[in-house]
Amino acid sequence: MTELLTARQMRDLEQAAIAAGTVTGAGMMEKAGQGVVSEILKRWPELRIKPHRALVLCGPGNNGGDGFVIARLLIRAGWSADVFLSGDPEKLPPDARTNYDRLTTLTDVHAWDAETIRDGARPDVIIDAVFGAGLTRPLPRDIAQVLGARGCRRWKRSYEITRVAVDCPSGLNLDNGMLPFDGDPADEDFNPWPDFVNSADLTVTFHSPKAGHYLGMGPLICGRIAVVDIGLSGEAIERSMAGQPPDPERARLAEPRFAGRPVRRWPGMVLSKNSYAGHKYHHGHVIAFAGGVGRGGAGRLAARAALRIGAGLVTLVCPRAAVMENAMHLNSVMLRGLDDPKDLARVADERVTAFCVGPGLGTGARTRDLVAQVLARAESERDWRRPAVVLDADALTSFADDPGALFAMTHARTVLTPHEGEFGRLFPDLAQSARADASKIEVARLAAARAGCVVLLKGPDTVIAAPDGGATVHAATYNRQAPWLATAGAGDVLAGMIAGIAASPTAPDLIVCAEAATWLHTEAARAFGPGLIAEDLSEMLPQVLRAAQDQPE
Ligand SMILES: NC(=O)C1=CN([C@@H]2O[C@H](COP(=O)(O)OP(=O)(O)OC[C@H]3O[C@@H](n4cnc5c(N)ncnc54)[C@H](OP(=O)(O)O)[C@@H]3O)[C@@H](O)[C@H]2O)[C@@H](O)CC1
Ligand SMILES: [K+]
Repeated sequence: MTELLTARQMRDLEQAAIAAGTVTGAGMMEKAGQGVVSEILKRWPELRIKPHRALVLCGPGNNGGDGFVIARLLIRAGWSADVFLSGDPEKLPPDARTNYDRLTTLTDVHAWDAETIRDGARPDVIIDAVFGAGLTRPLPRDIAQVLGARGCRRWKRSYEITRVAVDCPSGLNLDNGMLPFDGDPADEDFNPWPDFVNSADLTVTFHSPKAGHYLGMGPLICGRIAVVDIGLSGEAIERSMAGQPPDPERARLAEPRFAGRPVRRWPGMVLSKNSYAGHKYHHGHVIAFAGGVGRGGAGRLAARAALRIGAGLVTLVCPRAAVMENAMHLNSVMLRGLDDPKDLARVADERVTAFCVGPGLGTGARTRDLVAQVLARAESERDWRRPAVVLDADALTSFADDPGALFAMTHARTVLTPHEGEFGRLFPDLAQSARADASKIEVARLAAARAGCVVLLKGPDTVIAAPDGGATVHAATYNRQAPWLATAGAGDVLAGMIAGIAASPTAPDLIVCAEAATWLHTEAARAFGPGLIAEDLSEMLPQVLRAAQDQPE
C-alpha cells in the first residue's frame, strides 16, 4: 500500500521536514531535478547514447525551479536546452530563483512566448515544469497553446517527441484528478480536448504519488508514474500498512507494495483459507439472494464468486417459484426458497456470517424488506460480530426515494458498492454532476460518514471509504488496465467476492476485505484478458489466488 497525498499534505510534510532541519528546500529541489533526469534516462536508455535537444518549459513557482535544475543537469551532460519561463524572474520563490541564477550562467532563459516556442527547433524531449502542486486555476491560454494537444503540431513527427511532466502534466489538479479549463464552451471553435489537455509519456513525482495521479483524468494524461525520493523517506509508513485499516486522515493505493517495495503477503494475508486450516464453517457461510423467475443470473454470479474466493458455504436464496430453474445451474452452491422476507430465519440460521443483497433482485418493497431483515441481524453466540452485509445494485436503487431510510439501518458491518449512477441516486448532492471541485475520495468519505458504513464507489478509479475517513483508491489504470471489466455482471461478481472474504470469522476490518476483493477482481480480469464475460471472473480466481498466496520471501 502506498500513501496518496494531497498537495496540501505534501506541502505540510516538506515544511515539517525543513523545520526539523532534516532537509532544505534547495536540497529537495536538487534531488527532484536529478530524479527527473535519471528517470528519463532509465526509461529511454537510447537518450544516453548521444546528447539531445530539450525544450524546458518553466513556471513561476517551485515546479519551474525543478525545471531550471533539470535544464542545468542536461546542459552539463552535453544536451542543448531551450528554456522558457512563464512569469517574472524577480518574483520567483527563493530556491527557484537560486536555480534560475545558476542556469543563466550556462544559457539564456527566455520569456514565454507561444509563437517563439512553437517556431523554435524541434526538441527530442519536452520537459513540462510549468505548474505542479501549486496550480490554483485553469491553464492560461498562452500556456495551453504550447502544452495542449495542438501545441507541437508544427514540428515534424511531433508524436515522437518525448514528453515528461514534472510532478504532473501542468493543468492537472493533483487533489482530484480534474483538468479545469478556461474558455467558453458555447464558443464555436472551443474544444477543450486539443486546446487544454496536456499529456505526458512519463510523469515524475516526488516522495509519494498524489491522489490526482490516480483519480479522474490523471491516469489518462500522466503516461506512467515514477516516484523519486527527495529526502523525505521514512514518513508515515504505518499509515499504509496492508491488512490494517487506513489512517482516517490519509488515502492509500490498494496494491501489493509496502514501504516502496513489492510484498507477496497481500492480499493473501486477508484470505481465510490462506491463513487458517479448519472445516467449512471456519471460513464462513454466505447467503446471496437471487431475483424471481428468469432473473437468477446475477445472484448466481455473486454466489459462485463468494464460494470461489473462499467462503466455506454459500446458499443462494430465491423466491420459491424460481427454485427449479436455479437448481438446474447449481451444484456446490446450496439453494433455498423464500417468498416473504420476514421468514428469513427459516433459511438463514445464526451460522450465516455474510449476506450479499441486490444483484438481480429487482427494485421495490420486497427488496427493501429483505434489506431491512438482513441489516437487523445481530451478532450471535457463535460469532462475536454481526454478519457482514454487502448491498449492491437493486438493493441500493430500491432506496432512491428515501435514502435516509436505508442509512437508518446500515451499520459498521455494511458495505455499499454503487457505481456512479447508483451513488447519485443515494447521494444526489454528492453525485458526479454535483461534485464541482470535490475529489472522488472526499465524496466517498462524506457518503461513508452519512451512511455509517463502508462505501465502495466503482470505476477505473474505485474509491473505498470508511465512516472514520480512511480511504483507499484502487486503480484499474496504468499497468493494471482492464477495460474488459466493463461487462454486464462484473459488479455482481465483485459484491459476491467481498461477501466471500468478509464471511470468514477471522476476516479483518471490512474496508480491508473490500480492498482485497477489488484488487483480486481486477487481477482475475487481467489474467483472462480481452473477451472476458462475468462468468469468467470466478473461473480465473484459482489462478489468481495461487499467485496471491502467502509465500516466504
Ligand atoms: N521545497 C519544495 O516546496 C519543493 C517543491 N517541489 C516542486 O514544487 C512544486 C510546487 O511548487 P509551488 O508550490 O511553488 O507551486 P507551482 O506548481 O510551482 O505553482 C505555483 C505558482 O504558479 C502560479 N499559478 C498557479 N496556477 C496558475 C495558473 N493557472 N495560471 C497562472 N499562474 C498560476 C501561482 O501563482 P498564484 O496562484 O500564487 O497567483 C504560483 O506563482 C511541486 O509541484 C514540485 O514540482 C520540489 O522541488 C520538491 C521541493
Ligand atoms: K508540471
